[in-house]
Amino acid sequence: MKKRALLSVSDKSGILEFAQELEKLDYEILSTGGTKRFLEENGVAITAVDEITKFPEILGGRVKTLHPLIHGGLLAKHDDAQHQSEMAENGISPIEIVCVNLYPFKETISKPDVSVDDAIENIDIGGPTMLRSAAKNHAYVTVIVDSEDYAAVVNELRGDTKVTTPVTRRRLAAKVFRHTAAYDSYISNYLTDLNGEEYPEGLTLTYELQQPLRYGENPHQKAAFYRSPLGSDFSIASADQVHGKEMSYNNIQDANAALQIIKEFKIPAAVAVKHMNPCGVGTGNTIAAAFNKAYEADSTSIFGGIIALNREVDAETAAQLSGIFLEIIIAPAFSQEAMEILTQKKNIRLLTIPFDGTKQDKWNTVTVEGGLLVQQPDNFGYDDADIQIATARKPAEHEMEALKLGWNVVKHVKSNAIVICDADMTLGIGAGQMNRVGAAKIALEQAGERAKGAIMASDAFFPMSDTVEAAAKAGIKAIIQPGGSKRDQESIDKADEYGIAMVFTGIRHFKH
Ligand SMILES: NC(=O)c1ncn([C@@H]2O[C@H](COP(=O)(O)O)[C@@H](O)[C@H]2O)c1NC=O
Repeated sequence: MKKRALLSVSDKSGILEFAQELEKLDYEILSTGGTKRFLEENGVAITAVDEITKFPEILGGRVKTLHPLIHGGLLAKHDDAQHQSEMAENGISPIEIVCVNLYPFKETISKPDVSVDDAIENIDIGGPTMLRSAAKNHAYVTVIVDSEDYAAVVNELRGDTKVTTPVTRRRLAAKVFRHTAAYDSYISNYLTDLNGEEYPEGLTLTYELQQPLRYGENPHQKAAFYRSPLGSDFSIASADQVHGKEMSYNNIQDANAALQIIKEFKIPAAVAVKHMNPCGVGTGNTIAAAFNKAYEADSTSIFGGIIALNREVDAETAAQLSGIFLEIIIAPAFSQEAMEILTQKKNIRLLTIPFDGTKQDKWNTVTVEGGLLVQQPDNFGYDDADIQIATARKPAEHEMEALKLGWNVVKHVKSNAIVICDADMTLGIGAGQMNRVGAAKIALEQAGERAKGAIMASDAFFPMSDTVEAAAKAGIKAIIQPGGSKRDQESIDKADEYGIAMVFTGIRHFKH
C-alpha cells in the first residue's frame, strides 16, 4: 500500500512543487476542496478527503477533515499492536505526512474594515486539529506548517531511508505547537479586545523572530530581536536598513528611543540619542537647519550617537552628518545624493522608517525578574489646554515655544529629568539623577552661558524650591513642570521672587 500525505493549505505557494515531489516519491496525496482543485488543475492526482470519510464537506467548509478516518490515521502509533488492530477493525489507514497552513486570521483582522463575521469565519478549526494530531504523533508522522520546510522534508524523503529523521519530525512538531499557540493568541486577543476586557487572567503575547543579534547589552550576553506582528507600523521593528553594519541590541534600544522623541514633532526636527537619552534636539525651517541645531545642542555627546530626522535627508544634511562619527541615521528617506555621500562610510547604519505609519502599540511591556509589567504608552504630549500659569509673570511668546519644546523632550529623558532649551534647540539635559536638583545642576552646567534667557522643563514636580533657585541663578526665565507638590507654593514664591514665569501641566512624565 502507498504511503499517504494529506495536503490542505490556504496559502498555496510552493504546494504544487511539493506535491509533485511527493508524487515522484510514490505517495498517495489526499486533499481538501480548494487544494485538491488547485493541484488537479496542475496535473497532480488527488484522492479527495471526502472519498475517504464518505462524508461531504459541510457547513461552508467548517467541517471537512474532522473525522475519525482522518484523525485515526494521524494519531495511531505505527508499532502499537492495539492501535493497529483498532485501525484494521475500523478501516483506518495511516497518514505519514501532513501539510497544512491555516485560514489567514491575522491577515484578516489586520484589514481596517474587517467585520466580526469575517474574522470569525477565518478561525480555522480543522487545520489546527490536524496539525496538533500529527504533531502529537510526530514519532511517526511528519507535519509541515511552513512552506519554508518543504525542501528540507523532500530532501530527507529522497534519502536512503526514505523517511524523515526523528529530529526533523520533532523540530517540525515543536514549530506546529508554536504556530497554533500564536494563532490562538491572535484569536483570543481579538475577542478579548472586542469585549473591552483589559486585564485577562492570562496574557498570551506573540512575537516573531526579526533577527538573532551578535550579542546583547554586553558581549557576554546572548540576544535576539523579536517583533510584534500586529504591533506598531511606525517603529524600529518596521525599519528598513538600507546600508551599514548589522544592528546591535543597544542600537535597537537607542533607535527606538530616538524614534519616540522624533514622533513628537511635525515641523522639521532632528534628535540625537546616546544610551537611550536625547543629547540634542533641534528644530528648524529645513531638515539641515534642524540637524545643525541638534548638533550645536551638544557637539560632544553626539559623537557615536543615533540620529533620527523627520524629513528626507538631502545632500546638505548628509554632508553635515558625514562629518561626524555616528552609529545610525533614521529618516523617512534619503535622497540619492545623500545616499552617495553617506554610503562612503562603510559601517554607518542607515534606516528608513515609514513615518506615515498609523498603528500604535496598545501596551508597553517591560520585564522584571519573574514577571512582566504592562502599561499604556505615555501618549500625552504638550497640550495648551493643560497649561496653568502659576506665577505672577506669564511666559512671553518665544518662551512659550521653548516651554513646548522642553516639555516634549523631557518626557523622553530618564527620570529625574531636567531639560534646558530655547525655542528651537536643547541646551542642557540632566538625566537619570536620584535627586531633581542634581539633574538641574547637570543640565544648567551643560547649558552654561546659554541658560541665560532660556527655559527649564522638569518631568515631575519640584519637592522644594532649590531647583527654582538654581534655575534663577543660571538666568532661566521660564519653567514648565507638572505641579502637584505639597510645597508648590514655595517654588511659586521663589519664581516670583526672581521674575521667572512658571507653568504647570498637571501631567507627570516619569521614565524609568
Ligand atoms: N473544517 C475542517 O475540517 C478543515 N480542514 C482543513 N481546513 C482548512 O482548510 C484550508 C484548505 O481548504 P481548501 O483545501 O478547501 O482550500 C486549510 O487552511 C485548512 O487548515 C478546515 N477548515 C476549517 O476549519
